Amino acid sequence: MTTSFEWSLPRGTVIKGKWKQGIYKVERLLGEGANGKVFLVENRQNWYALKIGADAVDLQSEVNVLKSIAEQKRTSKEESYLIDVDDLRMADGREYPFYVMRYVRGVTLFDYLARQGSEWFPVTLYSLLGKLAQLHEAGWAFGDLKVENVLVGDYGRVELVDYGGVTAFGKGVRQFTEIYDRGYWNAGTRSADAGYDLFSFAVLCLQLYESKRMAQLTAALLPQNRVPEELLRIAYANPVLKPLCGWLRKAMGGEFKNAREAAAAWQQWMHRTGGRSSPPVPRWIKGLFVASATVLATTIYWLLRTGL
Ligand SMILES: Nc1ncnc2c1ncn2[C@@H]1O[C@H](COP(=O)(O)OP(=O)(O)OP(=O)(O)O)[C@@H](O)[C@H]1O
Repeated sequence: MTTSFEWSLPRGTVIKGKWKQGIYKVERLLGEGANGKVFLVENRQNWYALKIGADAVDLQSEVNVLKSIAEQKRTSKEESYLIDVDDLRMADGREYPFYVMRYVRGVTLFDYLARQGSEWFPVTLYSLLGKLAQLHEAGWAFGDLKVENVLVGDYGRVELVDYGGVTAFGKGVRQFTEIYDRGYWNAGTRSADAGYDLFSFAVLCLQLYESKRMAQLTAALLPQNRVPEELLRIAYANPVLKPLCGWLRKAMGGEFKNAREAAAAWQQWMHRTGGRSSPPVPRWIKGLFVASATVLATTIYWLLRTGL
């Protein structure tokens, strides 16, 4: 991924919005991608994430989506995700659009599972299905669902970041990542619907554990041979993913009516396995994980009780 503007903002830089005069102090760069750079900033002792875009049109379409989601959520008690939208004038006179959003304190899904262990896989991914279901119920598909766009906070709670690919149901998904794309795998259209995100979700499960094999597979296959069966073959050979193959097949085949139905099937699988998806562990190692297992069990209980 490259950005079309190569400067950065050092720690302590003060960003002042041209129109609304909001003042944000830069702490550090959180990340960057094709659409811009995201900084951790401080305003009146609160932390926020501030995204500066190189292209006003791209950033504006993200802002429009976030505004529309905020409208639909107005009645919920959840803190708004979109905080401010403005322009920044640089010392050289050039202007860049930016928006400020809630800071998601978390690590990437990949890092989280590497640190906490595969036993957190079922509950974390269940939480992600809940996030998708909420978005779908508001009429949007996430579009560019991938490992990098999912952050995990305490107790396996997930948050989606990068709303650049969010697309109204029925419209064509424009921003996607090939390997996660239903069209790329000849498994359906690029029309935004629940099934589009559920397909990406299934690929995301594979990417977490088999990213190397996935890369080898995509390099080796001719476009006409890219089919979900090839992905399922990889899942079947992996001890964490093997018990999930039935669910993955349905998700890749578009058999779930919506994300709620997919989450219910996932929940059933969690009940059946007691939330375990990792291969058997020697007894002495098990002892080391008692504390972590207690937290995990509490989280599962709480998630299943409160629903998604
Ligand atoms: N609200 C947030 N809280 C914390 N970190 C964030 C937040 N939003 C974005 N980030 C971090 O910044 C990175 C880049 O942000 P984002 O994905 O929105 O940029 P992008 O230019 O649209 O990227 P891409 O090229 O993947 O589309 C994210 O991967 C994430 O690590």
